[in-house]
Amino acid sequence: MMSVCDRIIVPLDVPTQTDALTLIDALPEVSFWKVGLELFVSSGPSILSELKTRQKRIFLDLKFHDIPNTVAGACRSAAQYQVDLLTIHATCGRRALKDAHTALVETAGEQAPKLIAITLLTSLNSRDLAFDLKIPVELPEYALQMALLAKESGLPGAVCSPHEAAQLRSVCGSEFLLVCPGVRPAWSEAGDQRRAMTPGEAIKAGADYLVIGRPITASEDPGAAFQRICEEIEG
Ligand SMILES: O=c1ccn([C@@H]2O[C@H](COP(=O)(O)O)[C@@H](O)[C@H]2O)c(=O)[nH]1
Repeated sequence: MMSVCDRIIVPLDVPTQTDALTLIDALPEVSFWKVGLELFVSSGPSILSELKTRQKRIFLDLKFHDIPNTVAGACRSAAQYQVDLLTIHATCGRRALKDAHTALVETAGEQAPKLIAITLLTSLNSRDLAFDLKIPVELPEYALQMALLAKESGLPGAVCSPHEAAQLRSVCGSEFLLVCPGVRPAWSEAGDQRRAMTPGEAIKAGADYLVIGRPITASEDPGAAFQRICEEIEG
């Protein structure tokens, strides 16, 4: 059975593969790692083989955002890595989401990674949405509409902030996967996250998985920070 700790995904937001391996080996209790743009751009896919060798689950967070033909091609290429989760921006639009999902499933079949859609980056707040992005919709409604677009396009889940998790869970249903970054224990810094909640609150709101980076990886003792978060969720 999956433990609380298995629901925490830790991002490898480091510049080199050597840094990534140091972190992975310092945190043997972490079962699910996220590889994002910084590490993938610097080191390429070999980190994915290292994680596979260690029998870790992998979230490949490359946040595809392009026209339908291009995101479908990117998904066909990503299928070879046999990761567990892969991301695309919902704002690619319906045709791109459908074509990307179809390409992934046709290439990898049963083993296909779950393609999940970014609804609205957790570093953005209502003000950013209205004044900078010029989107005249309340933020919770916008995030919900992006999640519904993903669902209608055949995607099995979405990335959202914990603030929207309860609403998305109730509207999109219990099978729809919700992955929440923007998670901060009360004792940690928010940094650039703008719609954060604590790990316990995010799980109560309906998140399946929490992405928690700097509170763990920038801590003086990452193992102790990870353990403290697990205990706080259990408590
Ligand atoms: O909306 C999003 C989508 C992805 N992320 C990613 O999650 C982690 C969060 O790291 P922290 O150190 O816990 O802030 C990071 O890799 C982001 O690229 C996100 O934060 N928000």
